[in-house]
Amino acid sequence: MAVTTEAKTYLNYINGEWIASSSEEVTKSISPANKNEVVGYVQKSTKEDLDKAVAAAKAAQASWRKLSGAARGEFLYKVANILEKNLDDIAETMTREMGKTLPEAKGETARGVAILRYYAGEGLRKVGDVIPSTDSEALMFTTRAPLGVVGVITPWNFPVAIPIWKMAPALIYGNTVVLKPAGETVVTAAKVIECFAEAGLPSGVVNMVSGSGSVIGQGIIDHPDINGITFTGSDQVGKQVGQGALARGAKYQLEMGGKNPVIVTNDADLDLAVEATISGGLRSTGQKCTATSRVIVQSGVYEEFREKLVAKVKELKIGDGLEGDTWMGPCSSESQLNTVLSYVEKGKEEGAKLLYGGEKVQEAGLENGFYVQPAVFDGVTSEMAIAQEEIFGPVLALMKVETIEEALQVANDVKFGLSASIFTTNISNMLSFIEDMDAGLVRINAESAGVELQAPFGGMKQSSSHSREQGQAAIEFFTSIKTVFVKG
Ligand SMILES: NC(=O)C1=CN([C@@H]2O[C@H](COP(=O)(O)OP(=O)(O)OC[C@H]3O[C@@H](n4cnc5c(N)ncnc54)[C@H](OP(=O)(O)O)[C@@H]3O)[C@@H](O)[C@H]2O)C=CC1
Ligand SMILES: O=C(O)CCC(=O)C(=O)O
Repeated sequence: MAVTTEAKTYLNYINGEWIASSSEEVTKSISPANKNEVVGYVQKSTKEDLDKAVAAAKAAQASWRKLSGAARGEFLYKVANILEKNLDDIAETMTREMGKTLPEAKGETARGVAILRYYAGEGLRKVGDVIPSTDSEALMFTTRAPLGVVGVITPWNFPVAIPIWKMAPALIYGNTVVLKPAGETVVTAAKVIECFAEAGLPSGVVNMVSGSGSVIGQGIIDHPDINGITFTGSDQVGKQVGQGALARGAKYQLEMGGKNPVIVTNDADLDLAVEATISGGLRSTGQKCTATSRVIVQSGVYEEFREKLVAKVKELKIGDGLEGDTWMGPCSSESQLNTVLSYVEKGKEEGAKLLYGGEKVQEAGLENGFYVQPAVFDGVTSEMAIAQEEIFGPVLALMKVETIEEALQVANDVKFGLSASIFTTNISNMLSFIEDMDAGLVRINAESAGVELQAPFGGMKQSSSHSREQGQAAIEFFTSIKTVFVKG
Protein backbone atom coordinates (compact mmCIF):
# COMPACT_ATOMS: atom_id res chain seq x y z
CA MET A 1 0.00 0.00 0.00
CA ALA A 2 1.38 3.43 -0.92
CA VAL A 3 2.21 5.64 2.02
CA THR A 4 1.09 9.15 1.09
CA THR A 5 1.97 11.15 4.19
CA GLU A 6 4.84 11.56 6.60
CA ALA A 7 3.08 9.33 9.13
CA LYS A 8 5.26 6.55 10.49
CA THR A 9 4.66 2.81 10.07
CA TYR A 10 4.36 0.78 13.29
CA LEU A 11 5.44 -2.86 13.39
CA ASN A 12 4.48 -5.93 15.37
CA TYR A 13 6.62 -6.78 18.39
CA ILE A 14 7.50 -10.47 18.38
CA ASN A 15 10.27 -12.24 20.31
CA GLY A 16 11.97 -8.96 21.21
CA GLU A 17 12.00 -7.60 17.66
CA TRP A 18 9.92 -5.10 15.69
CA ILE A 19 8.85 -6.89 12.53
CA ALA A 20 6.46 -6.35 9.64
CA SER A 21 3.55 -8.70 9.06
CA SER A 22 3.95 -11.58 6.63
CA SER A 23 0.99 -10.05 4.75
CA GLU A 24 3.19 -7.08 3.80
CA GLU A 25 0.02 -5.00 4.21
CA VAL A 26 -0.67 -2.05 6.49
CA THR A 27 -3.82 -0.16 7.41
CA LYS A 28 -4.25 3.53 8.25
CA SER A 29 -4.94 4.69 11.77
CA ILE A 30 -6.78 7.98 11.36
CA SER A 31 -7.65 10.77 13.75
CA PRO A 32 -11.34 11.00 14.73
CA ALA A 33 -10.85 14.77 15.08
CA ASN A 34 -10.04 14.95 11.36
CA LYS A 35 -10.47 11.87 9.21
CA ASN A 36 -7.92 13.20 6.71
CA GLU A 37 -5.14 13.06 9.29
CA VAL A 38 -3.19 9.80 9.38
CA VAL A 39 -1.73 9.07 12.82
CA GLY A 40 0.24 6.09 11.57
CA TYR A 41 0.27 2.96 9.45
CA VAL A 42 -0.15 -0.34 11.30
CA GLN A 43 0.33 -4.00 10.44
CA LYS A 44 -2.53 -6.02 9.03
CA SER A 45 -1.26 -9.24 10.54
CA THR A 46 -1.92 -12.87 9.68
CA LYS A 47 -2.42 -16.09 11.58
CA GLU A 48 1.25 -16.86 10.77
CA ASP A 49 2.37 -13.70 12.65
CA LEU A 50 0.21 -14.69 15.61
CA ASP A 51 1.68 -18.21 15.61
CA LYS A 52 5.20 -16.72 15.78
CA ALA A 53 4.21 -14.50 18.70
CA VAL A 54 2.59 -17.36 20.61
CA ALA A 55 5.60 -19.62 19.98
CA ALA A 56 7.92 -16.87 21.31
CA ALA A 57 5.72 -16.34 24.38
CA LYS A 58 5.61 -20.09 25.04
CA ALA A 59 9.39 -20.46 24.73
CA ALA A 60 10.02 -17.49 27.06
CA GLN A 61 7.60 -18.59 29.75
CA ALA A 62 9.70 -21.27 31.45
CA SER A 63 12.57 -18.95 32.35
CA TRP A 64 10.31 -15.93 33.08
CA ARG A 65 8.34 -17.90 35.66
CA LYS A 66 11.59 -19.08 37.29
CA LEU A 67 12.62 -15.50 38.09
CA SER A 68 11.72 -14.31 41.57
CA GLY A 69 8.68 -12.07 41.91
CA ALA A 70 11.05 -9.32 42.98
CA ALA A 71 13.09 -9.66 39.78
CA ARG A 72 9.97 -9.53 37.61
CA GLY A 73 8.87 -6.52 39.65
CA GLU A 74 12.15 -4.74 38.86
CA PHE A 75 11.32 -4.98 35.15
CA LEU A 76 7.85 -3.48 35.78
CA TYR A 77 9.37 -0.59 37.77
CA LYS A 78 11.64 0.10 34.78
CA VAL A 79 8.68 0.05 32.37
CA ALA A 80 6.82 2.47 34.70
CA ASN A 81 9.73 4.92 34.69
CA ILE A 82 10.03 4.81 30.88
CA LEU A 83 6.27 5.28 30.46
CA GLU A 84 6.44 8.26 32.83
CA LYS A 85 9.29 9.77 30.81
CA ASN A 86 7.22 9.36 27.60
CA LEU A 87 3.92 10.41 29.16
CA ASP A 88 3.38 13.56 27.10
CA ASP A 89 4.09 11.90 23.78
CA ILE A 90 1.95 8.84 24.53
CA ALA A 91 -0.96 10.93 25.83
CA GLU A 92 -0.84 13.17 22.76
CA THR A 93 -0.82 10.12 20.50
CA MET A 94 -3.86 8.78 22.36
CA THR A 95 -5.74 12.05 21.88
CA ARG A 96 -4.88 12.14 18.20
CA GLU A 97 -5.78 8.50 17.67
CA MET A 98 -9.04 8.10 19.63
CA GLY A 99 -10.13 11.63 20.49
CA LYS A 100 -10.31 11.93 24.29
CA THR A 101 -9.07 15.27 25.59
CA LEU A 102 -5.38 15.70 26.36
CA PRO A 103 -5.88 16.11 30.15
CA GLU A 104 -7.88 12.87 30.18
CA ALA A 105 -5.22 11.13 28.10
CA LYS A 106 -2.47 12.37 30.44
CA GLY A 107 -4.47 11.20 33.44
CA GLU A 108 -4.90 7.77 31.87
CA THR A 109 -1.20 7.46 31.06
CA ALA A 110 -0.28 8.47 34.61
CA ARG A 111 -2.70 5.79 35.79
CA GLY A 112 -0.79 3.29 33.61
CA VAL A 113 2.42 4.29 35.43
CA ALA A 114 0.75 3.80 38.82
CA ILE A 115 -0.68 0.40 37.82
CA LEU A 116 2.77 -0.80 36.77
CA ARG A 117 4.25 0.29 40.10
CA TYR A 118 1.40 -1.33 42.02
CA TYR A 119 1.95 -4.70 40.31
CA ALA A 120 5.73 -4.39 40.56
CA GLY A 121 5.16 -4.35 44.33
CA GLU A 122 2.95 -7.45 44.06
CA GLY A 123 6.12 -9.41 43.30
CA LEU A 124 6.99 -9.19 47.01
CA ARG A 125 3.57 -10.02 48.46
CA LYS A 126 2.28 -13.36 49.68
CA VAL A 127 0.77 -15.83 47.24
CA GLY A 128 -0.56 -18.51 49.55
CA ASP A 129 -1.76 -19.68 52.97
CA VAL A 130 -0.78 -22.35 55.43
CA ILE A 131 -3.80 -24.56 56.15
CA PRO A 132 -3.85 -26.97 59.12
CA SER A 133 -3.79 -30.59 57.95
CA THR A 134 -5.69 -33.32 59.79
CA ASP A 135 -2.34 -35.12 59.83
CA SER A 136 -0.35 -33.55 62.66
CA GLU A 137 2.95 -34.52 61.02
CA ALA A 138 2.22 -32.90 57.68
CA LEU A 139 2.54 -29.38 56.36
CA MET A 140 -0.21 -28.19 54.05
CA PHE A 141 -0.17 -24.89 52.19
CA THR A 142 -1.23 -23.23 48.97
CA THR A 143 1.00 -21.69 46.35
CA ARG A 144 0.15 -20.35 42.92
CA ALA A 145 1.25 -21.21 39.38
CA PRO A 146 1.02 -18.90 36.36
CA LEU A 147 -1.36 -19.93 33.56
CA GLY A 148 1.38 -19.89 30.89
CA VAL A 149 0.74 -17.77 27.79
CA VAL A 150 -2.01 -15.16 28.18
CA GLY A 151 -3.82 -13.60 25.22
CA VAL A 152 -4.81 -9.99 25.88
CA ILE A 153 -7.60 -8.52 23.71
CA THR A 154 -8.27 -4.85 24.41
CA PRO A 155 -10.63 -2.06 23.30
CA TRP A 156 -9.87 1.45 22.08
CA ASN A 157 -11.48 3.50 24.86
CA PHE A 158 -8.63 3.17 27.40
CA PRO A 159 -5.77 2.26 25.03
CA VAL A 160 -3.05 2.65 27.69
CA ALA A 161 -4.71 1.76 31.00
CA ILE A 162 -6.57 -1.39 29.93
CA PRO A 163 -3.63 -3.17 28.22
CA ILE A 164 -1.48 -2.30 31.24
CA TRP A 165 -4.00 -3.41 33.86
CA LYS A 166 -4.13 -6.76 32.07
CA MET A 167 -0.44 -7.19 31.14
CA ALA A 168 1.13 -6.01 34.42
CA PRO A 169 -0.57 -8.62 36.65
CA ALA A 170 -0.14 -11.31 33.97
CA LEU A 171 3.60 -10.65 33.97
CA ILE A 172 4.20 -10.26 37.68
CA TYR A 173 2.63 -13.65 38.38
CA GLY A 174 4.91 -15.33 35.81
CA ASN A 175 2.89 -15.43 32.60
CA THR A 176 4.05 -14.25 29.19
CA VAL A 177 1.69 -12.26 26.97
CA VAL A 178 0.49 -11.71 23.42
CA LEU A 179 -1.40 -8.43 23.08
CA LYS A 180 -3.93 -7.76 20.32
CA PRO A 181 -4.85 -4.09 20.64
CA ALA A 182 -8.03 -2.59 19.18
CA GLY A 183 -7.73 -1.62 15.52
CA GLU A 184 -8.47 2.06 16.25
CA THR A 185 -5.57 2.51 18.69
CA VAL A 186 -2.63 0.43 17.49
CA VAL A 187 -0.20 3.38 17.37
CA THR A 188 -0.85 4.19 21.04
CA ALA A 189 -0.47 0.51 21.94
CA ALA A 190 2.80 0.29 20.00
CA LYS A 191 4.17 3.24 21.98
CA VAL A 192 3.26 1.48 25.22
CA ILE A 193 4.98 -1.70 24.03
CA GLU A 194 8.06 0.39 23.14
CA CYS A 195 8.34 1.09 26.89
CA PHE A 196 8.39 -2.64 27.66
CA ALA A 197 11.00 -3.15 24.91
CA GLU A 198 13.21 -0.33 26.24
CA ALA A 199 13.01 -1.80 29.76
CA GLY A 200 14.80 -4.88 28.45
CA LEU A 201 12.32 -7.62 29.30
CA PRO A 202 13.63 -10.96 28.01
CA SER A 203 12.66 -11.67 24.38
CA GLY A 204 9.25 -13.27 23.97
CA VAL A 205 7.88 -12.23 27.38
CA VAL A 206 5.75 -9.47 25.82
CA ASN A 207 4.52 -9.60 22.22
CA MET A 208 2.11 -7.43 20.25
CA VAL A 209 0.33 -8.38 17.04
CA SER A 210 -2.05 -5.91 15.41
CA GLY A 211 -4.75 -6.91 12.97
CA SER A 212 -8.44 -7.53 12.66
CA GLY A 213 -10.59 -8.97 15.42
CA SER A 214 -11.80 -11.71 13.13
CA VAL A 215 -8.25 -12.93 12.31
CA ILE A 216 -5.98 -12.09 15.26
CA GLY A 217 -8.68 -11.89 17.97
CA GLN A 218 -10.29 -15.12 16.76
CA GLY A 219 -6.81 -16.63 16.39
CA ILE A 220 -6.17 -15.95 20.09
CA ILE A 221 -9.50 -17.54 21.02
CA ASP A 222 -8.67 -20.68 19.05
CA HIS A 223 -4.93 -21.00 19.69
CA PRO A 224 -4.08 -24.26 21.49
CA ASP A 225 -0.95 -22.73 23.10
CA ILE A 226 -2.75 -19.79 24.70
CA ASN A 227 -3.74 -20.85 28.20
CA GLY A 228 -5.78 -17.84 29.30
CA ILE A 229 -7.58 -14.95 27.56
CA THR A 230 -8.42 -11.62 29.14
CA PHE A 231 -10.85 -9.45 27.17
CA THR A 232 -12.53 -6.04 27.47
CA GLY A 233 -14.98 -4.89 24.82
CA SER A 234 -18.47 -5.47 23.54
CA ASP A 235 -21.01 -7.83 24.92
CA GLN A 236 -21.25 -9.68 21.63
CA VAL A 237 -17.53 -10.33 21.08
CA GLY A 238 -17.05 -11.07 24.79
CA LYS A 239 -19.53 -13.92 24.59
CA GLN A 240 -17.69 -15.31 21.54
CA VAL A 241 -14.41 -15.18 23.47
CA GLY A 242 -15.97 -17.00 26.44
CA GLN A 243 -17.59 -19.71 24.33
CA GLY A 244 -14.45 -20.31 22.26
CA ALA A 245 -12.19 -20.46 25.30
CA LEU A 246 -14.54 -22.79 27.16
CA ALA A 247 -14.74 -25.12 24.15
CA ARG A 248 -10.99 -25.76 24.29
CA GLY A 249 -10.62 -25.58 28.06
CA ALA A 250 -8.76 -22.26 28.30
CA LYS A 251 -9.32 -19.88 31.20
CA TYR A 252 -11.05 -16.62 30.30
CA GLN A 253 -12.01 -13.31 31.81
CA LEU A 254 -14.47 -10.88 30.21
CA GLU A 255 -15.29 -7.25 30.95
CA MET A 256 -18.11 -6.07 28.76
CA GLY A 257 -20.88 -3.53 28.67
CA GLY A 258 -22.72 -1.34 31.11
CA LYS A 259 -25.96 0.65 31.23
CA ASN A 260 -25.07 2.49 34.35
CA PRO A 261 -27.62 4.46 36.37
CA VAL A 262 -27.30 7.44 38.64
CA ILE A 263 -30.15 7.90 41.12
CA VAL A 264 -30.91 11.41 42.35
CA THR A 265 -33.20 11.54 45.38
CA ASN A 266 -35.34 14.40 46.70
CA ASP A 267 -32.78 15.16 49.43
CA ALA A 268 -29.71 15.18 47.13
CA ASP A 269 -27.25 18.04 46.67
CA LEU A 270 -28.48 18.86 43.16
CA ASP A 271 -25.47 20.87 42.01
CA LEU A 272 -23.17 18.02 42.96
CA ALA A 273 -25.47 15.52 41.22
CA VAL A 274 -25.56 17.62 38.04
CA GLU A 275 -21.75 17.93 37.94
CA ALA A 276 -21.29 14.20 38.51
CA THR A 277 -23.91 13.23 35.93
CA ILE A 278 -22.17 15.34 33.32
CA SER A 279 -18.71 14.13 34.23
CA GLY A 280 -19.79 10.48 34.57
CA GLY A 281 -21.93 10.50 31.44
CA LEU A 282 -20.09 12.73 28.99
CA ARG A 283 -16.36 12.68 29.78
CA SER A 284 -14.47 10.70 27.15
CA THR A 285 -17.54 11.40 24.96
CA GLY A 286 -19.49 8.83 26.99
CA GLN A 287 -17.18 6.05 25.81
CA LYS A 288 -16.53 4.30 29.11
CA CYS A 289 -18.07 1.03 30.19
CA THR A 290 -18.70 2.78 33.53
CA ALA A 291 -20.30 5.88 31.95
CA THR A 292 -23.62 7.11 33.34
CA SER A 293 -26.36 6.64 30.78
CA ARG A 294 -29.61 6.49 32.80
CA VAL A 295 -30.43 9.36 35.15
CA ILE A 296 -33.21 8.26 37.52
CA VAL A 297 -34.57 11.25 39.39
CA GLN A 298 -37.20 11.44 42.16
CA SER A 299 -40.24 13.51 41.24
CA GLY A 300 -39.75 16.15 43.95
CA VAL A 301 -36.58 17.49 42.28
CA TYR A 302 -37.06 16.24 38.72
CA GLU A 303 -37.88 19.56 37.03
CA GLU A 304 -35.22 21.53 38.91
CA PHE A 305 -32.55 18.89 38.22
CA ARG A 306 -33.52 18.69 34.53
CA GLU A 307 -33.26 22.45 34.12
CA LYS A 308 -29.85 22.66 35.80
CA LEU A 309 -28.55 19.67 33.82
CA VAL A 310 -29.58 20.95 30.40
CA ALA A 311 -28.23 24.43 31.14
CA LYS A 312 -24.80 22.98 32.02
CA VAL A 313 -24.72 20.53 29.10
CA LYS A 314 -25.34 23.43 26.69
CA GLU A 315 -22.19 25.13 27.99
CA LEU A 316 -19.84 22.22 27.19
CA LYS A 317 -17.23 23.08 24.60
CA ILE A 318 -16.86 20.43 21.90
CA GLY A 319 -13.70 20.33 19.83
CA ASP A 320 -10.34 18.76 19.09
CA GLY A 321 -9.05 17.14 22.29
CA LEU A 322 -5.64 18.74 21.71
CA GLU A 323 -7.12 22.25 22.13
CA GLY A 324 -6.85 23.60 25.67
CA ASP A 325 -10.46 24.78 25.95
CA THR A 326 -12.10 21.58 24.70
CA TRP A 327 -14.28 19.78 27.24
CA MET A 328 -15.48 16.94 24.98
CA GLY A 329 -13.72 15.49 21.96
CA PRO A 330 -15.14 13.50 19.02
CA CYS A 331 -16.49 9.95 18.99
CA SER A 332 -13.60 7.55 18.42
CA SER A 333 -14.68 6.47 14.93
CA GLU A 334 -17.27 7.03 12.25
CA SER A 335 -19.03 3.83 13.26
CA GLN A 336 -19.28 5.03 16.90
CA LEU A 337 -20.68 8.35 15.66
CA ASN A 338 -23.25 6.53 13.52
CA THR A 339 -24.22 4.30 16.45
CA VAL A 340 -24.87 7.38 18.60
CA LEU A 341 -26.88 9.11 15.86
CA SER A 342 -28.97 5.99 15.28
CA TYR A 343 -29.78 5.67 19.01
CA VAL A 344 -30.83 9.32 19.07
CA GLU A 345 -33.27 8.60 16.20
CA LYS A 346 -34.49 5.46 17.94
CA GLY A 347 -35.11 7.40 21.16
CA LYS A 348 -37.23 9.95 19.29
CA GLU A 349 -39.16 7.21 17.48
CA GLU A 350 -39.86 5.45 20.78
CA GLY A 351 -41.46 8.61 22.17
CA ALA A 352 -38.72 10.06 24.39
CA LYS A 353 -38.38 13.85 24.16
CA LEU A 354 -34.99 15.12 22.99
CA LEU A 355 -34.33 18.17 25.17
CA TYR A 356 -30.95 19.02 23.67
CA GLY A 357 -28.23 17.88 21.25
CA GLY A 358 -27.87 14.58 19.46
CA GLU A 359 -26.80 16.05 16.12
CA LYS A 360 -23.56 15.73 14.21
CA VAL A 361 -21.55 18.91 14.76
CA GLN A 362 -21.31 20.86 11.48
CA GLU A 363 -19.29 23.80 12.82
CA ALA A 364 -16.49 25.07 10.57
CA GLY A 365 -13.23 23.35 11.45
CA LEU A 366 -14.96 20.30 12.93
CA GLU A 367 -16.71 19.02 9.81
CA ASN A 368 -14.06 16.38 9.05
CA GLY A 369 -14.25 14.89 12.55
CA PHE A 370 -16.69 12.49 14.21
CA TYR A 371 -18.21 15.09 16.51
CA VAL A 372 -21.67 14.84 18.02
CA GLN A 373 -23.48 17.17 20.41
CA PRO A 374 -24.17 15.61 23.81
CA ALA A 375 -27.82 14.56 23.95
CA VAL A 376 -30.31 14.74 26.83
CA PHE A 377 -33.60 12.83 26.59
CA ASP A 378 -36.61 13.44 28.83
CA GLY A 379 -39.49 11.08 29.65
CA VAL A 380 -37.52 7.87 29.08
CA THR A 381 -39.10 4.63 30.25
CA SER A 382 -37.53 1.26 30.91
CA GLU A 383 -38.81 -0.58 27.84
CA MET A 384 -37.12 1.87 25.41
CA ALA A 385 -33.91 0.78 23.65
CA ILE A 386 -32.14 3.93 24.90
CA ALA A 387 -32.86 2.72 28.45
CA GLN A 388 -31.69 -0.84 27.82
CA GLU A 389 -28.82 -0.98 25.32
CA GLU A 390 -25.25 0.24 25.74
CA ILE A 391 -24.90 3.27 23.43
CA PHE A 392 -21.27 4.09 24.31
CA GLY A 393 -21.69 7.76 23.49
CA PRO A 394 -22.74 11.07 25.06
CA VAL A 395 -26.45 10.35 25.57
CA LEU A 396 -28.24 10.87 28.89
CA ALA A 397 -31.72 9.41 29.46
CA LEU A 398 -33.79 11.09 32.19
CA MET A 399 -36.29 8.83 33.98
CA LYS A 400 -38.77 10.06 36.62
CA VAL A 401 -39.63 7.94 39.70
CA GLU A 402 -41.63 8.51 42.88
CA THR A 403 -39.81 6.49 45.54
CA ILE A 404 -36.37 5.04 46.31
CA GLU A 405 -37.88 1.55 45.89
CA GLU A 406 -39.06 2.45 42.40
CA ALA A 407 -35.67 4.04 41.63
CA LEU A 408 -33.88 0.82 42.54
CA GLN A 409 -36.35 -1.31 40.60
CA VAL A 410 -35.77 0.83 37.46
CA ALA A 411 -32.00 0.93 38.06
CA ASN A 412 -31.87 -2.88 38.18
CA ASP A 413 -34.17 -3.39 35.19
CA VAL A 414 -31.38 -4.00 32.62
CA LYS A 415 -29.21 -6.98 31.68
CA PHE A 416 -26.02 -5.19 32.77
CA GLY A 417 -24.67 -4.55 36.27
CA LEU A 418 -21.30 -2.80 36.06
CA SER A 419 -21.42 0.45 38.03
CA ALA A 420 -24.08 2.66 39.63
CA SER A 421 -24.24 5.75 41.77
CA ILE A 422 -26.69 7.56 44.01
CA PHE A 423 -26.87 11.17 45.14
CA THR A 424 -28.57 11.41 48.53
CA THR A 425 -27.98 12.79 51.99
CA ASN A 426 -30.22 10.19 53.61
CA ILE A 427 -28.44 7.28 55.30
CA SER A 428 -31.26 4.81 54.81
CA ASN A 429 -31.35 5.58 51.05
CA MET A 430 -27.59 4.93 50.98
CA LEU A 431 -27.98 1.62 52.80
CA SER A 432 -30.84 0.45 50.54
CA PHE A 433 -28.72 1.32 47.50
CA ILE A 434 -25.65 -0.55 48.77
CA GLU A 435 -27.79 -3.58 49.62
CA ASP A 436 -30.15 -3.75 46.64
CA MET A 437 -28.25 -2.32 43.65
CA ASP A 438 -27.07 -5.15 41.38
CA ALA A 439 -23.72 -3.69 40.26
CA GLY A 440 -20.08 -4.59 40.81
CA LEU A 441 -19.19 -0.98 41.64
CA VAL A 442 -21.60 1.15 43.70
CA ARG A 443 -20.73 4.76 44.48
CA ILE A 444 -22.43 7.17 46.87
CA ASN A 445 -22.33 10.90 46.08
CA ALA A 446 -19.75 10.24 43.36
CA GLU A 447 -20.02 9.68 39.61
CA SER A 448 -20.49 6.17 38.18
CA ALA A 449 -17.15 6.21 36.29
CA GLY A 450 -13.78 6.20 38.01
CA VAL A 451 -12.04 3.01 38.89
CA GLU A 452 -9.24 2.83 41.47
CA LEU A 453 -6.38 0.57 40.45
CA GLN A 454 -5.95 -1.02 43.89
CA ALA A 455 -9.60 -2.11 44.18
CA PRO A 456 -11.39 -5.01 42.44
CA PHE A 457 -13.22 -4.01 39.27
CA GLY A 458 -15.88 -5.98 37.39
CA GLY A 459 -19.58 -6.33 36.89
CA MET A 460 -22.57 -8.39 37.88
CA LYS A 461 -25.12 -9.94 35.51
CA GLN A 462 -24.04 -9.74 31.84
CA SER A 463 -21.35 -7.09 32.38
CA SER A 464 -18.59 -9.58 33.05
CA SER A 465 -17.68 -13.22 33.38
CA HIS A 466 -18.19 -12.68 37.14
CA SER A 467 -14.47 -12.40 37.70
CA ARG A 468 -12.71 -9.25 38.89
CA GLU A 469 -9.74 -7.36 37.52
CA GLN A 470 -7.26 -4.98 39.19
CA GLY A 471 -6.04 -4.74 42.77
CA GLN A 472 -5.18 -8.05 44.40
CA ALA A 473 -8.24 -9.63 42.76
CA ALA A 474 -6.17 -9.97 39.57
CA ILE A 475 -4.23 -12.89 41.06
CA GLU A 476 -7.36 -15.04 40.86
CA PHE A 477 -7.42 -14.93 37.07
CA PHE A 478 -3.72 -14.88 36.25
CA THR A 479 -2.75 -17.84 38.45
CA SER A 480 -4.02 -21.26 39.45
CA ILE A 481 -3.98 -22.32 43.09
CA LYS A 482 -1.85 -25.36 43.87
CA THR A 483 -2.49 -27.10 47.20
CA VAL A 484 0.67 -28.66 48.59
CA PHE A 485 0.78 -31.47 51.15
CA VAL A 486 4.22 -32.32 52.58
CA LYS A 487 4.95 -35.24 54.86
CA GLY A 488 8.50 -35.75 56.09
N1 LIG B 1 -16.75 -2.46 27.98
C1 LIG B 1 -15.95 -1.66 27.33
O1 LIG B 1 -15.05 -1.09 27.90
C2 LIG B 1 -16.11 -1.48 25.88
C3 LIG B 1 -17.31 -1.70 25.26
N2 LIG B 1 -17.43 -1.52 23.94
C4 LIG B 1 -18.75 -1.72 23.32
O2 LIG B 1 -18.58 -2.37 22.09
C5 LIG B 1 -19.14 -1.62 21.02
C6 LIG B 1 -18.33 -1.84 19.77
O3 LIG B 1 -16.99 -1.46 19.98
P1 LIG B 1 -15.84 -2.33 19.33
O4 LIG B 1 -14.57 -1.65 19.36
O5 LIG B 1 -16.32 -2.79 18.00
O6 LIG B 1 -15.77 -3.55 20.38
P2 LIG B 1 -15.29 -5.02 20.13
O7 LIG B 1 -15.82 -5.88 21.20
O8 LIG B 1 -15.56 -5.38 18.72
O9 LIG B 1 -13.70 -4.88 20.24
C7 LIG B 1 -12.93 -5.15 21.39
C8 LIG B 1 -11.70 -5.95 21.00
O10 LIG B 1 -12.09 -7.23 20.51
C9 LIG B 1 -11.54 -7.43 19.20
N3 LIG B 1 -12.40 -8.29 18.41
C10 LIG B 1 -13.33 -7.94 17.49
N4 LIG B 1 -13.90 -9.04 16.95
C11 LIG B 1 -13.32 -10.10 17.53
C12 LIG B 1 -13.47 -11.51 17.39
N5 LIG B 1 -14.34 -12.05 16.54
N6 LIG B 1 -12.73 -12.31 18.16
C13 LIG B 1 -11.85 -11.80 19.04
N7 LIG B 1 -11.63 -10.48 19.20
C14 LIG B 1 -12.36 -9.64 18.46
C15 LIG B 1 -11.40 -6.03 18.65
O11 LIG B 1 -10.53 -6.00 17.56
P3 LIG B 1 -10.72 -4.90 16.40
O12 LIG B 1 -10.59 -3.57 17.05
O13 LIG B 1 -9.61 -5.20 15.48
O14 LIG B 1 -12.08 -5.13 15.82
C16 LIG B 1 -10.88 -5.29 19.88
O15 LIG B 1 -9.52 -5.56 20.07
C17 LIG B 1 -19.14 -0.20 21.56
O16 LIG B 1 -20.08 0.58 20.93
C18 LIG B 1 -19.45 -0.43 23.01
O17 LIG B 1 -20.83 -0.60 23.18
C19 LIG B 1 -16.35 -1.14 23.18
C20 LIG B 1 -15.13 -0.90 23.73
C21 LIG B 1 -14.93 -1.03 25.15
O1 LIG C 1 -14.17 4.21 34.63
C1 LIG C 1 -13.01 3.85 34.46
O2 LIG C 1 -12.06 4.46 34.92
C2 LIG C 1 -12.70 2.59 33.70
C3 LIG C 1 -13.73 2.29 32.67
C4 LIG C 1 -13.45 1.05 31.92
O3 LIG C 1 -12.87 0.13 32.42
C5 LIG C 1 -13.89 0.93 30.53
O4 LIG C 1 -14.57 1.81 30.04
O5 LIG C 1 -13.54 -0.09 29.91
